[in-house]
Amino acid sequence: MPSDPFPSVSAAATAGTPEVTHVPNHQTAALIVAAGKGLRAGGGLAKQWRPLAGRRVIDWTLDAFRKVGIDQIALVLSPQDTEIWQEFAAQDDILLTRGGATRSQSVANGLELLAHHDVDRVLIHDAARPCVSGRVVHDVLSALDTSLAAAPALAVTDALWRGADGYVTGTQDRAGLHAAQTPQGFRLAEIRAAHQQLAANSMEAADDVEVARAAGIDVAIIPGDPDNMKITRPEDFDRAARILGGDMDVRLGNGYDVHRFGPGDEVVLCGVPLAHDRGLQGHSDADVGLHAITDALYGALAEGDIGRHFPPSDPQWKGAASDIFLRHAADLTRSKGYQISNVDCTLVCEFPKITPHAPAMRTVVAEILSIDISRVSIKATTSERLGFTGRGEGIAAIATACVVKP
Ligand SMILES: Nc1ccn([C@@H]2O[C@H](COP(=O)(O)OP(=O)(O)OP(=O)(O)O)[C@@H](O)[C@H]2O)c(=O)n1
Ligand SMILES: C[C@](O)(CO)[C@H](O)COP(=O)(O)O
Repeated sequence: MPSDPFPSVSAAATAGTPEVTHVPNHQTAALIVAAGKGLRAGGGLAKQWRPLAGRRVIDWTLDAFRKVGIDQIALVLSPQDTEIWQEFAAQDDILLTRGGATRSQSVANGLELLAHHDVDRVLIHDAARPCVSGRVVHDVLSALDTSLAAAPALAVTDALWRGADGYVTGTQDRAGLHAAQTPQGFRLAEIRAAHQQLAANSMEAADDVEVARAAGIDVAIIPGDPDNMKITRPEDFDRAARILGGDMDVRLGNGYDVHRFGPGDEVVLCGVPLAHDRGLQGHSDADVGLHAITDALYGALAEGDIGRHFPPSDPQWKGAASDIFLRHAADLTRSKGYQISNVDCTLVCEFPKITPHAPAMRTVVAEILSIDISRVSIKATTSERLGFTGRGEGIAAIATACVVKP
């Protein structure tokens, strides 16, 4: 952590594989405000850091902009979020700055940051809108070619009432009313000046369109998307998860492996060496647990099994540490666009006793897979002295893996 806990961080822009490629003539930044407390959403942790459909809200939001090939992302964080700051400071395509007490102040800080970079257009977006589509981002960007400012909105279709104390006290004509969404797109110099004017007048605004209009900037309305909801209340998480989960590809795989006992004084199980009166025989280190988990991942990807990727006939794998195999399966999983959601492995043996070593095994497997330890389960059972495991002739392992492509 630098001495100033919240300096602005700059790095080269990179982008993931675009789904909808925008080829801009202008340098465009996405300014994502994530410095709010999310009080209405409850739950302790601010909503942008909470899990949603297998990832955090913020991860969905950032990816939505990366996928359309935005040149630069500026992220505005609360001064309290020091660990989060460190995480994002390590990401090459993200600039960071601290937020203010209100959304407008957070946006203003982000605009000041961008003013020191080669950016002339900005899309200002709520971190709390993780379901924004490539279509909406693209349409706002395109509208900026012909308008000074543009923002998505939905025409109000429900009847509108005024109410007090639980009773309707009046009605409101809905003609011409719109529900505002983000991203709201502007020329950087103009929206920056507009925010400076707002601050100079000690004013507040609900959104940046209001700021722009106060400065005399005309804003074009772009068709919004009902799915581009802002997570505001606790129940909004379920709706957002349903929206994001719609295209989610969830896959399960299983793996099973057996190695027989032979001479030796140690076995390696799930990456942890355990003293034992015999060893396990195999071409590699015979880590039956890692082999089962590896096969479960290959199975989830329909990529055959460990023998296909690491043939036993190949002398280079003789005595190999089995983390090589599992790392390969994990890399293959990610290269195909999947995230490892969780793995569960059961070792079947009478001896050695596994339970005391299960925490160490979980730690090793979590490290190899680069996932949180809470997503790794290692457990054991005997086979009641029945069969080859019961007679102490060998150890079996069975594993399940779940991978998810958002
Ligand atoms: N001081 C603030 C307040 C809000 N925001 C961001 O502005 C977006 C929209 O604001 P809102 O939904 O009102 O978020 P919160 O202020 O966090 O919510 P609440 O009012 O329930 O506390 C969110 O992404 C939020 O993180 C911000 O960056 N800085
Ligand atoms: C900017 C905004 O998302 C537009 O709808 C909204 O105004 C911000 O949220 P808040 O609930 O008004 O703070």
